[in-house]
Amino acid sequence: MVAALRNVFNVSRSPLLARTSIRFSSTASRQLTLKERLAELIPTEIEKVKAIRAEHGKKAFGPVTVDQLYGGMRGLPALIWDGSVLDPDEGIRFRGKSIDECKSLLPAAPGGSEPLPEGIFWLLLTGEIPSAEQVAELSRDWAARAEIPDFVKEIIDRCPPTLHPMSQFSMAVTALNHDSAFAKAYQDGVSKKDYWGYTFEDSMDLIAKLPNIAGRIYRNVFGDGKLPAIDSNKDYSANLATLLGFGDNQAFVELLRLYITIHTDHEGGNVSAHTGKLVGSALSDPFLAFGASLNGLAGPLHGLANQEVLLWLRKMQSQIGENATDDAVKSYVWSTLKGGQVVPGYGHAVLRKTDPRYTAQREFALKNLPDDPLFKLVGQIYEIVPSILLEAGKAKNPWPNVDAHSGVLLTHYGLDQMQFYTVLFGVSRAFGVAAQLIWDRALGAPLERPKSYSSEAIQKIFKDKP
Ligand SMILES: CC(=O)SCCNC(=O)CCNC(=O)[C@H](O)C(C)(C)COP(=O)(O)OP(=O)(O)OC[C@H]1O[C@@H](n2cnc3c(N)ncnc32)[C@H](O)[C@@H]1OP(=O)(O)O
Ligand SMILES: O=C([O-])CC(=O)C(=O)O
Repeated sequence: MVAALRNVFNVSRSPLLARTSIRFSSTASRQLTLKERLAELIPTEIEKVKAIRAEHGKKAFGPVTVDQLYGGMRGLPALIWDGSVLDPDEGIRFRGKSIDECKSLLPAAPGGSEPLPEGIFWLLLTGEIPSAEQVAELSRDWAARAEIPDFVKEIIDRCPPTLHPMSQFSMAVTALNHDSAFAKAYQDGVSKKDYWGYTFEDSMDLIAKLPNIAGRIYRNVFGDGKLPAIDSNKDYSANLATLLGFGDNQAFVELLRLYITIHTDHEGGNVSAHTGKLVGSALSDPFLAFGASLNGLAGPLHGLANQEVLLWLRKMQSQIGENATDDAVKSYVWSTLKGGQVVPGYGHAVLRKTDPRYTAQREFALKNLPDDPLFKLVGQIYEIVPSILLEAGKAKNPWPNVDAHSGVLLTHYGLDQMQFYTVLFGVSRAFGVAAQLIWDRALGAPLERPKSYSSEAIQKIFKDKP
């Protein structure tokens, strides 16, 4: 204990820690800040990785097939990602904890029941469940860092409202690189062993500034451009809800807490997470790395699918009416497939069962909006689509993913501008990408540079082999 406190004291005097809002209490019971706890964990983790590599480093992980090179690298073990691991049948576990466990273990807001996203960020980074006090400290720290530079406001304000919110989002996040602590420290010749501290500071700034960026885009594109101020006494989701104009609706605020928590991380191979890690491996700072993540998240087979689900549902309603029969829904689904399109919100590159993030959102809907007509349609589709996808015979997973449900919940509370939905997904995904960027810099992860082959090279390699 004494050693730990001495360690904390030494660490906290480092200039690296100067920008965190550490509050020193006169009592000995003061709890560690996130950065202090990380500083304690990093040396142990470095030793753990050394030991794993010494013991298992030369062991094969299984064969690589040519199909995997052509097939989007499905199932290829290729990345280290500590925040979460995805099981095809069970779904995501954040640092070993299922969504249900996170819901019951992570601190909720006073009077609320959904987990605070501040808590999952702590969990993703440390593998530990934070106390309510540590989570409250993170809320205060993020609120204190939330302001965005004037030139970033101008960039957003100059975007035509016809520019997709995700393009605006990625531009604004990229521009935050102007004030990157990591980029500056690198130019100043900082030592490799200190990279993680600057990456931590940038990551905290990144997450903290996202509500102001998202809120500004939303108000510019869909409202009157006026934005309320961040309240330093409110948690992250309550502030984001206020910036979007829904702060007085407690049910919406609770939804946002759940929404951000469950969208944070989905192991490392998904497009947004892997992109962030890849770009970060060039020592691009967290703003550049996460800007790149957002461009991947903006694709319709990935994060944009939540927008696509709502568009598809609305189009269905306009064609077959609001209380359509099962038969009418079935023929609409078939017409989508026969038109060479995908059914948005269904299927997954890894999952082979219903996404537990879908289930968590369904449980929220059953509790808060059981009679919502669009929620009922989502339930009706759940009964219809999987058997059609199975009959069509292509999709390896006929079950719904997270995007099949999220838009319906947001629509219920009046956030019905579906082009904005992926921005909220992006706010959340920053947590998972940032957590891994910090660890990658702490553990000295190298530049990513896998080997590629041309089709001609593959033909030559296997020419005389059976
Ligand atoms: C947060 C997220 O990113 S969750 C995913 C969000 N995306 C969507 O919901 C879009 C709809 N779903 C899909 O397009 C796919 O299921 C993906 C992109 C998620 C996964 O892709 P894959 O791993 O390639 O899936 P899979 O191996 O099952 O694909 C095999 C075939 O089934 C098709 N298929 C898969 N899912 C669907 C679907 N929902 N509707 C129609 N066809 C589908 C694929 O397009 C592919 O067709 P092809 O052989 O003509 O190229
Ligand atoms: O895991 C994936 O490939 C896609 C996904 O669900 C996510 O990134 O949340």
